[in-house]
Amino acid sequence: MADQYAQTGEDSRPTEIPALRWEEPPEGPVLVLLDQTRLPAEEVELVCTDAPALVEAIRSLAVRGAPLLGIAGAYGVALAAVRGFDVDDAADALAGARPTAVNLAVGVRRAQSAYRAGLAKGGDVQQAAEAALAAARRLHQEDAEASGRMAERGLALLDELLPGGGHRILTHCNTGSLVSGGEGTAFAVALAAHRAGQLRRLWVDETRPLLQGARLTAYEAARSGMAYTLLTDNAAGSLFAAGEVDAVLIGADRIAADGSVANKVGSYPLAVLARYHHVPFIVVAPVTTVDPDTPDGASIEVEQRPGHEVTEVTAPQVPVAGAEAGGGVPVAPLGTQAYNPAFDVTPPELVTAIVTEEGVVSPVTAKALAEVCARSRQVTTG
Ligand SMILES: CSC[C@H]1O[C@H](OP(=O)(O)O)[C@H](O)[C@@H]1O
Repeated sequence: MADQYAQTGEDSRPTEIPALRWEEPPEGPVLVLLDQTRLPAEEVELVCTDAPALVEAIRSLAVRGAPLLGIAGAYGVALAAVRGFDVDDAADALAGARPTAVNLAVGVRRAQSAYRAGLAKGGDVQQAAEAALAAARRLHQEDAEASGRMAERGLALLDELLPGGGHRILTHCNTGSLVSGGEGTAFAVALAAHRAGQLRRLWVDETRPLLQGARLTAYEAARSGMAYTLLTDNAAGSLFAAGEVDAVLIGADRIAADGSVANKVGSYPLAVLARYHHVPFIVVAPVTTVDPDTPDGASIEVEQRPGHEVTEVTAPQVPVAGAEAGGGVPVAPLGTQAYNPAFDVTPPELVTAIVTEEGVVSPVTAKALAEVCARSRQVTTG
């Protein structure tokens, strides 16, 4: 069945999409973001000159995805420092912009620590600001390198679990260049399989309600030339039942010390389907996403988002009279309340493997996870 939905990428533009960049125009340093809420219809850039603007961009998902949030948060601290704003206030606001992706706080605190260390060493605020910026650039580069190593390790794992190639991979949400300093996490593995001639098809969950799969993963897949097919989230079960899924590849926003995985809502049902159908369920995430201070899945704060994201479909530039706060087109009766968790948590026993840049954890145990993370650099201080 996989081949009858043949949709191969037709876009020859570079696969890697710079989701953010630091610039230093004459009027002062800025952080330039590719506004992901406008994709795929428009490639619009947001120019952030201070932390409050970046906090709003994070909350609206103009910039998103755990590793990229860490990088953006670190640059946000540097932006506050070089522009003479209160660094601690900026760091606190940025770290609290979204609660689930641990990378955000890790990136923010890393730049904040560098700033404080710069002052402690007797530097002036400009030198301390430069130290914060250097920390952000280092995190950016480390994440790009981690992305490449995760892709290699993930491809090797697919070869081990599914000898013979021709993989039909299902993925959820978006985990490519738009969440990373490099080519991403789970999507980077699919891209590596494609480049190695081992990807038969990427099944792309649309990922309601914000449609990161339909809008962003399809956009990235098209640019890569890989064969991909979009599906509604509730169609995934029938694909498993038809024997059309060889493995699930997803990202993560926070991995607890016991190996519980918080990821975009809809990930947990895929883990249950994968277990029932004896399909590998593989999480791909850098060690900066593992949080040793969160003991288990129940301890992970799951972000609850506004109900209008569920009750409306967003139709930019089409203001609708009577629409709720979101300004989208209502698909439910006005006043309908909605349950809208941004993430869910998959227990470690349903995870076949966690692929990090430092190694593959399988089976997933707290001990094995701690050993892999111990091999990584000190990611909080850099
Ligand atoms: C590998 S990080 C990507 C991760 O982040 C997404 O969440 P959001 O779009 O809300 O930032 C989703 O959980 C992805 O798996």
